Amino acid sequence: MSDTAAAAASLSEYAEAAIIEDEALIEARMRAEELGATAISPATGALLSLLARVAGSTHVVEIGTGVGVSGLWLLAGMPENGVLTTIDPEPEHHRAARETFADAHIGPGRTRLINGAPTDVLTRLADETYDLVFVDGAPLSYPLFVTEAIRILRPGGLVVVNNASADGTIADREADDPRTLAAREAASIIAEDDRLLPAVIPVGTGLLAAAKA
Ligand SMILES: C[S@@+](CC[C@H](N)C(=O)[O-])C[C@H]1O[C@@H](n2cnc3c(N)ncnc32)[C@H](O)[C@@H]1O
Repeated sequence: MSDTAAAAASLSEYAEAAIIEDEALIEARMRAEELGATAISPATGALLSLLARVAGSTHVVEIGTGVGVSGLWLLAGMPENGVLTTIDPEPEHHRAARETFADAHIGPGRTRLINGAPTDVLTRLADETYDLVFVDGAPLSYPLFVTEAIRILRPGGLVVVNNASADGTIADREADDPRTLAAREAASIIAEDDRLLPAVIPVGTGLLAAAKA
């Protein structure tokens, strides 16, 4: 490993270790492991909370609930009257997410869990309404998710894409598997939209965030 790569690895280790999660998050991570719903890393969660707070996010959409780890982090950055709409096709994941939100004493009015295919559900959400859209669902659908996220974001809102690196393969010029191609296409959709101000943030497996003008 080069000195630069070693420094980046140790910085990333530090960023993750610096975040202390509470009981509800620790329990949720155990549920995520049992169900195989890979959750965002602690440092990714802390950054999501920060972005939700900075964007004044009252109305948030999440694509890919999992068992609710990212949902808890998003809610932590939202005001008390904020509502998280979170979509997942797996009923078992939503059952687990309900437990996660109950454990964390999140009132039922603060979450709207929509069990269904995000590709169908998203098209029913109104244009220019949401403050923040977090994309963490099926990687092959990222281009469609990002297109819909941009449509439903209000001006000034944020789209945040998790695992934007496709588990690190995006930087490999030789990689042309469907997941990498989908991640590249999603990144291009964001890069080519003049209304968006994007940045890649090297936390977890990479976040791609963009603010809409
Ligand atoms: C990586 S996990 C989400 C983890 C969650 N965001 C967290 O950090 O706690 C991906 C989720 O996407 C869901 N999923 C599967 N197929 C999907 C699809 N076609 N569209 C959207 N989500 C899908 C899975 O059921 C799973 O719960």
